[in-house]
Amino acid sequence: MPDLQGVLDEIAAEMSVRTDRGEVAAYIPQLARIDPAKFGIAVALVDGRVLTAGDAEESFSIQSVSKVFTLTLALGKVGDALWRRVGREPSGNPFNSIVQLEHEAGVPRNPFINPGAIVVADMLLAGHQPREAIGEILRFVQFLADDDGIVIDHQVAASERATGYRNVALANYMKSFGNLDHAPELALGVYFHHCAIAMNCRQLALAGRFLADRGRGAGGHSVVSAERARRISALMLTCGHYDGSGDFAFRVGIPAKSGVGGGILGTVPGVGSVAVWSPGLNAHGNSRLGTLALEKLARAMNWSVFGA
Ligand SMILES: NC(=O)CC[C@H](N)C(=O)O
Repeated sequence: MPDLQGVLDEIAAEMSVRTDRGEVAAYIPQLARIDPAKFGIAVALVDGRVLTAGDAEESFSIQSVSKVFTLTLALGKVGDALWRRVGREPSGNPFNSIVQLEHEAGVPRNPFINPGAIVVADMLLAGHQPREAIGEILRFVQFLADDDGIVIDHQVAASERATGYRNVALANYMKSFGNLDHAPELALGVYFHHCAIAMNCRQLALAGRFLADRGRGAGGHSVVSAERARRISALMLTCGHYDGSGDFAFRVGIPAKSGVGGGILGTVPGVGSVAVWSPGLNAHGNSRLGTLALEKLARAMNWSVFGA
């Protein structure tokens, strides 16, 4: 295989000088303060090696990338019954859109748009206090990455809670259809906190490694079955970038999940996982340079799941 470290170094060097960086998310005030000049990338190979370049050791808000981990945890708890309350189709709409919920009985199209992730958060509550569910999610992510140092940025969570009017609307709307078991504010408390998990690229790549390694996590333990890892990856490919998912598959060709903090977690089945971070976003709320970096990486390494 081509010299992966050399490819990562070259990509990081190019990305650090580009000026077309996109816009940092401003609707969550704490995220608006992040330096758009940052760029980090990390690859966790299934053979155990981790390679990084750029600001790969600097923590950022993983935001919607966390939806991969909450979906995985919820599937472990409720199994395929989850799909009675959340669909598996791309929405073709922005991540915070409400329009389809009215015609589709309050059942969100998929677990990666905000309403889908709020339903998943509601499942993780399972009659407990939000604090317990949040603690369980954090411990699960720490376990996946084999790293106890991962924390929640409570300032980001508070910032989103104070301004998350759309998410409040989505939760209340779904509650009116009977698709939340708990009070909307409880499900939202879980949701805002898991979105506020802070990780660096190295930790994020390690946490996602189970997707590339037939369900085996960074610590070598089996996290999920190989089939479940495949299915979660399929949803990442079709829904992981919202209404930009088709374009991402076209350009990059690997299953991946984005977040408005500028992070993207991708998986190359049988090879490894990759995490990239560049805070500036494109019009769909996906990292602009993060996407470009993954496009270049996948091309240089022949990593598209659609063939070399
Ligand atoms: N796309 C995202 O990362 C959105 C997550 C963010 N916490 C929100 O609910 O708006």
